[in-house]
Amino acid sequence: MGQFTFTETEIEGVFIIEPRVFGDERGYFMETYNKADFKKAGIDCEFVQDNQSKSSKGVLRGLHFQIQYPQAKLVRVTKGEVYDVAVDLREGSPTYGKYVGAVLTAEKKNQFFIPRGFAHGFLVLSDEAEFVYKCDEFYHPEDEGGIRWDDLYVGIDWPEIDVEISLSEKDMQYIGLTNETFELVSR
Ligand SMILES: Cc1cn([C@H]2C[C@H](O)[C@@H](COP(=O)(O)OP(=O)(O)O[C@H]3O[C@H](C)C(=O)[C@H](O)[C@H]3O)O2)c(=O)[nH]c1=O
Repeated sequence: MGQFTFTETEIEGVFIIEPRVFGDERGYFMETYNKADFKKAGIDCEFVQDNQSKSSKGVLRGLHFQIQYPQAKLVRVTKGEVYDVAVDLREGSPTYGKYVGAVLTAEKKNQFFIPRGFAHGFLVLSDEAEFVYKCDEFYHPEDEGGIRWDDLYVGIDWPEIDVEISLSEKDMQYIGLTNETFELVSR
């Protein structure tokens, strides 16, 4: 019996993943990644870097991508709840510019797999959220690009929250998804 349930979203290659949780009187155990199970599901990555970030309610990190060194990401929440978004920027993709969003919670222990060629970001819905993720390419700060969280072309339907959305200086300056972005990404 596999340790995970994989559900491919409406965008090819993007998966929601639910782990098998073994609960007992001590608490619970679950595998959070298993190369063999993921490979069987069509997710065959060599992850090279793990990241973790903590953010308070209303923080929106994104929408980021790397250009020459695109990263596939396996993301989950270990505390709280976020709305996670992947925007398809793959050259020639029939869903170019389309997005898929998922609510990830520590409670549900669900994960989101985002292939290379996507912009990625999330909005924190709980008072605090700890976000952990695996990347299959290293961080290259000089190679970073981004699109505005509220880009009209992508038109992400972010959940309503009762606090102001807060962005980093860097994220505030991103432009919308334009031909320029496309050229940038598809180089
Ligand atoms: C991403 C990254 C950052 N850093 C350093 C660079 C900065 O001094 C500091 C904060 O970086 P940044 O503001 O880019 O962090 P986030 O806004 O969480 O960026 C991430 O946000 C979205 C959700 C992503 O999917 C990407 O992994 C990444 O772009 O950490 C590193 O040293 N290594 C790294 O891999």
